[in-house]
Amino acid sequence: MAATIALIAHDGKKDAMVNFAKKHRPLLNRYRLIATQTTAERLQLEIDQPIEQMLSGTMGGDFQIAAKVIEGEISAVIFLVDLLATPSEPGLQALQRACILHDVPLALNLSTAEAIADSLRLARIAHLIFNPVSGQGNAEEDLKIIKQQLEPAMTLRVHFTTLEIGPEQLTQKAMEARADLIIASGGDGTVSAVADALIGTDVPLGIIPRGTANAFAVALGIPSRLTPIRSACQVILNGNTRKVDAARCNGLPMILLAGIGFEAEMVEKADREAKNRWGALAYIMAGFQQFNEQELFETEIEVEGVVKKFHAAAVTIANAAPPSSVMAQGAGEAIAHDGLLDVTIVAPKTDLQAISALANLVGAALLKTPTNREEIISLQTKRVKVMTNPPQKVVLDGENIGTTPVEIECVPGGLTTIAPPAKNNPNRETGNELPELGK
Ligand SMILES: Nc1ncnc2c1ncn2[C@@H]1O[C@H](COP(=O)(O)OP(=O)(O)OP(=O)(O)O)[C@@H](O)[C@H]1O
Repeated sequence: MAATIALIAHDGKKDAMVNFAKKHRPLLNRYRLIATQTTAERLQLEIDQPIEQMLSGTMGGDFQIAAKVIEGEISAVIFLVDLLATPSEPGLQALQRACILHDVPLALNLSTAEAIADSLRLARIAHLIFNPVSGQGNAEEDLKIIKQQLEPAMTLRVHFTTLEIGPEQLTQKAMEARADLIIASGGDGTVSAVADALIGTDVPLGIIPRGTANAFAVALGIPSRLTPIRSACQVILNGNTRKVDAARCNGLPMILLAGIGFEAEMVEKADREAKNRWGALAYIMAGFQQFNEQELFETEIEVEGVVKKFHAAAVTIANAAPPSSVMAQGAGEAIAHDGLLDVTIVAPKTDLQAISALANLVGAALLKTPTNREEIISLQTKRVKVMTNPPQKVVLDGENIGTTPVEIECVPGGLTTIAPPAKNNPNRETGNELPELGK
């Protein structure tokens, strides 16, 4: 159960309590709130968060809260007292006694309520896993902005990734230190490695994108353009949490997608030097180059126990994907919280068909609509196996991991992210059947 804060206000102080709660909404959001009846009713109209109602003060609600303090259920009590209207009150005395005996913070006026809010805010410990070499920006300057934005709202512990100590190990250590929040700052490689240690836990993952493509941040709607660092910090400060799916590919974490064939070759061609020079354009240039070189390969796909064979130029299995991941857009934009993987197979019969199939995928990506060509197959499934002949390179969340075969399984709701609320895409198609294809 989340830690609990109790809120009580005499009638003359109810407006002050409402203003206090509105001002500290993101902070209070992280706690379970209980309040005496009329205070709860007033607050409920103003803040969008469940508030458990006790009895009204006159009916003994403050005694109920005192009992919860004694039972160790309460982290802090804020009781805005109107001494002029209510000079002495047994309920207040009971609460004071309970809080003194059990060492629970008790605020009786606004100044001490603010002091409690400050200390609760700083009691939240966020671990920032920071890749100092991601992207093309100025890491020192980025870190300065992150600290300026986040440190007033939480205690921030910064860990730098190195070639020897990666994000997974740093995140593991942060989890052992009971982190309240983990923030990954770097490219998709860094975010994916941090997510690895968080899959299946309830510890929220904040993301400050500083890579070249920042595909996961884009897929979650975290702003990555104009003032990306400040905007991403604002998303973290707003604190909206959202469960999304994760996946495992041959035992490795997958938050975005696995690309076989075309995509893997393209990512390999967009090397560090090209990305430093051209930024995201490096992927587009590499894509055009690979387009001329891509050969069809024999592919065997197993979905729900059914195996189908065909020749493909690309197979992409996506958990989440931004519109720029064109090879993953067979059914329109992948949904990160549907409990399913989106499989897109490009199986052209001729080079000409391959060109128009790719153009169609680009269109689908831009318009967020499904494709409508028979050589592009899309389906949704929880689990998929892909074998190819000859073995094809596999790129997983932007990193080359070797060659086929791959076995991928979705972990529904496996990751708690801090991200803006999800938007639904009405133009999506769904289906889980592998159609017949020419061999
Ligand atoms: N201190 C460091 N020095 C050198 N390399 C590092 C360091 N820390 C992490 N790395 C390397 O950074 C890579 C991950 O980079 P990440 O994906 O975060 O950024 P990026 O490559 O700039 O992003 P993108 O993939 O979008 O281009 C890993 O290969 C990792 O080994």
